[in-house]
Amino acid sequence: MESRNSCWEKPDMTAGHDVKTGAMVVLPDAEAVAQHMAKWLTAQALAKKDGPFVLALSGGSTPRRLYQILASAEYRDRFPWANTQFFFGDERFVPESDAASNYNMVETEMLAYVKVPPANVHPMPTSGEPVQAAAQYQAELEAVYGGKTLEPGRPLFDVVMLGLGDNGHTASLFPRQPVLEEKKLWVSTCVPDDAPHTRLTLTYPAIHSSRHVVFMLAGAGKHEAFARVRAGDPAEPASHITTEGELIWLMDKAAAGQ
Ligand SMILES: O=C(O)[C@H](O)[C@@H](O)[C@H](O)[C@H](O)COP(=O)(O)O
Repeated sequence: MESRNSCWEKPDMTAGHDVKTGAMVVLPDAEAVAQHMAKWLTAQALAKKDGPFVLALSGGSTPRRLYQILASAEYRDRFPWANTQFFFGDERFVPESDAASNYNMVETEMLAYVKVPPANVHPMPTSGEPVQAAAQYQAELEAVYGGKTLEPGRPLFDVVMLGLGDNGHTASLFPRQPVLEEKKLWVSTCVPDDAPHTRLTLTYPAIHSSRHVVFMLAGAGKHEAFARVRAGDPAEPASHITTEGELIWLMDKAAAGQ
């Protein structure tokens, strides 16, 4: 499978804006994927000079190693923690102390070890009514964005990190759920019929408002879902992810089927 590396080394927003045309960066294994992402993300964050670097973190198991690397001695003092606003792409509606909480994972693997101002960390709220929690999170995003309407050419996020589930879900955009039709809200609820927990998730329009969307995949178990999404199978929620910037598939050889 072809891999185009030039736009990865020098992101210039000229790669594809969707899952079919986005750049593919294929590395030997999961460790190389995590190391590459740490390096690239740090470079992107350091390059952001005209405002905060706004990042949407992904959950699941794949990015765990990335978070460990960013908290390691190599990056701890180099990453611009104070100029980065950390949002989450999705969350399970469970207490922050729950092992299923994405915030819990990011906190215990990374945030607990670095000098990040608490005000820069935006866990999705997970108490009360999910619909209200989603609205509250949207208001937090609006405050950082400086507006309530997403403007083309002025992206909400610098980087949105995404993973991919076996059933083609990404963030918490699960198959068959009404959130897939959401055109207006930036944050919504999702109650999957094939996975546990009510979720909060960024919607397609919020993810679209980004400079970069990066899917990180590792392991042969990802290959089938990846192949369906890369082919644009409309039944896969991830197939409908777009960005006004650059979409990148960062994956190991096994996930790429090589
Ligand atoms: O919180 C989550 O679980 C993410 O929202 C989900 O979209 C995840 O990225 C994929 O399910 C892949 O998960 P793995 O990395 O664990 O395979």
